[in-house]
Amino acid sequence: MQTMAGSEDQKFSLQEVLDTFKLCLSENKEVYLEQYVAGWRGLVKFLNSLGSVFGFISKDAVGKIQILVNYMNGENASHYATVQSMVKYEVDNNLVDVNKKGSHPESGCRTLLRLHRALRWLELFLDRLRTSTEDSKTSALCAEAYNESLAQHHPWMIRKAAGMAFLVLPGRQTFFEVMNVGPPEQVVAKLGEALPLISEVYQITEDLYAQHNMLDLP
Ligand SMILES: CCCCCCCCCCCCC/C=C/[C@@H](O)[C@H](COP(=O)(O)O)NC(=O)CCCCCCCCCCCCCCC
Repeated sequence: MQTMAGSEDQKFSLQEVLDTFKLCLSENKEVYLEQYVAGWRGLVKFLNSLGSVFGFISKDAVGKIQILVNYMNGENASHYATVQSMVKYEVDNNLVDVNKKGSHPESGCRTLLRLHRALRWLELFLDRLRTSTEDSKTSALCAEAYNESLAQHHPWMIRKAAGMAFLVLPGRQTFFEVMNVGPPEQVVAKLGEALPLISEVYQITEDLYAQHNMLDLP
């Protein structure tokens, strides 16, 4: 029973992640941190189901999720309801290291920025998956998406390690199966549904960070 529940807990469904990103946006287009973090949790589940080669990636993501969760549950929780309120609170109170790491190396703002950049990778990767053909190589799609986004923020060592991990990604068919959505046409449709939502969340966050000159936080 225990193990059944455990494996159930690990089960990924693209639908679930799609739903959390849908719930991310408030009526006035603020990004709820709780749903944002939940979306990442779902993605990490998926990554974990692909095998231990991706452990170093999911570990980094989990660490960053945890930093945000700690703020969300901490004494200033009320300021960590949305990305907008977090940015305002941390900026107004000088809680962000702007040029180089100093007394706030793990601010919510810089931590979320890392996930935000990864969200761009996800957007590019999912779009490539959506438009891919049966003989497309997931590793190539993933590497292209990575090179266009996250890689530009990563040092050589990380790029190297990421590139090696991509090589062992399962093929397109297996990949689609793990998504738990149904036959390939349905996966493609689901991706088409999910992408605009992910893009919107990405763009709103991007604009907010740009307004505050925070796209390069150390
Ligand atoms: C589909 C599987 C491939 C997943 C590949 C994701 C992109 C590769 C990321 C490589 C990150 C390597 C780990 C280390 C990262 C850090 O150095 C670096 C900088 O952090 P720092 O400033 O605190 O030092 N961290 C980051 O850039 C954050 C990375 C967060 C990556 C989260 C990736 C989650 C992937 C979820 C895959 C889900 C696919 C879903 C398809 C339906």
